Amino acid sequence: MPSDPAPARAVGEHVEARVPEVLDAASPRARPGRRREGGGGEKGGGGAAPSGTVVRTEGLRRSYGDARAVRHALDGVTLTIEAGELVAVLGPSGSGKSTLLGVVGGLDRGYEGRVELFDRNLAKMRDRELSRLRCRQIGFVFQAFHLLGHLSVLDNVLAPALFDPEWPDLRRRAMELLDRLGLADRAEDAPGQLSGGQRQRVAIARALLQRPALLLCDEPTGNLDTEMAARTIALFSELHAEEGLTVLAVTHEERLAEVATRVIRLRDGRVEHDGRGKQGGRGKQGGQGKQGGQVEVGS
Ligand SMILES: Nc1ncnc2c1ncn2[C@@H]1O[C@H](COP(=O)(O)OP(=O)(O)OP(=O)(O)O)[C@@H](O)[C@H]1O
Repeated sequence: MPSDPAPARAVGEHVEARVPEVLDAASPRARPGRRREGGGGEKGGGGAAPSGTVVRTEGLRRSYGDARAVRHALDGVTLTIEAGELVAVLGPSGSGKSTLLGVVGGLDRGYEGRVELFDRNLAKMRDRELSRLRCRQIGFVFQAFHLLGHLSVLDNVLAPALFDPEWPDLRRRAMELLDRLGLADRAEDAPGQLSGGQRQRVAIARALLQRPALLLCDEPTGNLDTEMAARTIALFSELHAEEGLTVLAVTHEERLAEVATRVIRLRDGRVEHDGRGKQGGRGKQGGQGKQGGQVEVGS
């Protein structure tokens, strides 16, 4: 285990000047025990199982280009994701997977159709409200890690919690997450000293720090070797079981799809398949593709 990590104030001095960047990059700023907005249930391990609808899309379309050459990255996607589902989103390159994450995470508002997050219509939310919802409820793991090079690994994980009064608990959780991701002995290192896969795991720990209601991941195991991919997938699966974490993960990783409760496959911006994963489903499934059964993975 590393030596005692820097106190909050020391991290604050480093991070303060870059707060918007830090918060944009990473941060579900919900506190353990805080009731989720919109029916997501209680946060925190050992609490009541989460319930309610986390994401609902109806006729979701996202288009690029102009009238002469329009391309629909998403073309009429209708689905409902209930709290506690672990959803793997598969599909060939260009099928709309990352676009779906961007819209569902409230990062891309240039869509048509209806999108609800925690039972709230995204189109009706002001930027400030949306940004608050994002910070409190959603953890993002992007393909780019957005780590701050001048902070240690541990401080990167803690950065989104800078103003959170639960700091001591979160520091313990940060170390626990790093440990579970095989990085406890690197907590004091700078991100520049880590491999791509290690940095990816730091970004994952950061996204999970404040127990988001919804974790959105774009290829979360894309840079990991076989053992670390397995360990990361196991962590998602464990947090899903322990904390009722809802996960929507774009992946090409067969094993991630194997621990999923549900697998959605996109093709050409449409839902080609929406069915139970091998671990079974918890909520109702609202895709317009084939339903039920186990799916073949790999595209
Ligand atoms: N900003 C953009 N401008 C124009 N076209 C875009 C933009 N973003 C995405 N697209 C197009 O939308 C389609 C879906 O892209 P998206 O990145 O969602 O696919 P993907 O399934 O995530 O692909 P990959 O597996 O390769 O990451 C692609 O045809 C892509 O070229």
